Amino acid sequence: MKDSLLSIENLTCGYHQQAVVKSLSLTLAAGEIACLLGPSGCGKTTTLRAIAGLEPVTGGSIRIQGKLVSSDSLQLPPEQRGLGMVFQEHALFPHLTVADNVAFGLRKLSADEKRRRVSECLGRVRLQGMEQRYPHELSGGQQQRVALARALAPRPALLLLDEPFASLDLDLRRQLARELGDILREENVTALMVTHDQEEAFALADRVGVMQSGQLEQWDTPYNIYHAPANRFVAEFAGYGAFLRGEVTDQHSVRTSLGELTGRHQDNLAPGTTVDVLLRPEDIVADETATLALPVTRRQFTGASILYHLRVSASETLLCQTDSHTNVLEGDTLHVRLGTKHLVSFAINNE
Ligand SMILES: Nc1ncnc2c1ncn2[C@@H]1O[C@H](COP(=O)(O)OP(=O)(O)OP(=O)(O)O)[C@@H](O)[C@H]1O
Repeated sequence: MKDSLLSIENLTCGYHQQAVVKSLSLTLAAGEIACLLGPSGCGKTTTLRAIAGLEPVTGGSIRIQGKLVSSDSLQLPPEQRGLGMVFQEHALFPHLTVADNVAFGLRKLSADEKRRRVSECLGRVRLQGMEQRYPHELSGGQQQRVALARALAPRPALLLLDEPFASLDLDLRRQLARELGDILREENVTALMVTHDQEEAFALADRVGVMQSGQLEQWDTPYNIYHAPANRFVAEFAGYGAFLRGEVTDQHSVRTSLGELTGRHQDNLAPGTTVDVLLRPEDIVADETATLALPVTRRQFTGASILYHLRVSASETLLCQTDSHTNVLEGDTLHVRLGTKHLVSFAINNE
């Protein structure tokens, strides 16, 4: 694609003749922010390392700004790819000051330009005044900000981030992830980030990739990953949800033990097909006037909201999220109605 800043086609790579990333394809447009999500060991870091030029490729190709940088016969060195990188461990130079760390990739600039860019980047990450400190005089969060400023300083075409905030506590991580989005957009940088945190990915990214066993299961907007998952794995991986068994009655409905669910089917499913319908917590609406009352088997209070686990049958449990004023206890019943807007159903293989 002409506008793609990053274009990966059928990428295959791995270790010791074993493919860890299998025929992965994706494109990222200039200025977009993307996150790769997936269970531990699915190949996220390996994908990033291949893009960075740190791992050889056994099949497929990687192009950055239209230029071929990796194939089975080519591996352009990392420093010739126009990349910035921020990894989990801070990897700052301990013997250099904050300013010198940030200036590290700016050798081609004059002293004046260098000072200006260092000051601009430290301003972006809100570390003005820290120029003369050494890394050991900074908190973990501040060190990661310096690492980000250093990666941004040479204005890379593409920034790769591998769980940059994983070593920080949750509050700080979420705060930095929020700021990161603003910083990347202000700098107009294209970025691909690996994270374990689905909420972080949804809040930050224009595009999310969900990987499983070396394969990219879906590459899509956060909205579609959540509301139109390509398969059951993505549905289960991306957010809370539960499945209710049913039978397709027509193009717009499924019959379940709790009544008819209506909405548009994602796929063409023939009437009579046995399906599992995905129900997100917001599809189940607490409503005192509803006739359907389900026993609460578990109640997770988070402060702002409550997530109720509701028993439908011995094998089926639904989830319902309410504001935290709905104070129904475990063992009691919660009155709910089904509020599906669209149907996400997966056919069951009846063997
Ligand atoms: N240097 C290596 N040598 C051999 N195998 C490796 C090497 N690095 C990673 N692997 C294996 O490749 C697979 C993918 O690893 P990778 O680090 O890409 O996964 P990941 O999705 O980033 O995992 P995590 O979320 O735990 O960081 C794993 O099975 C891992 O054990």
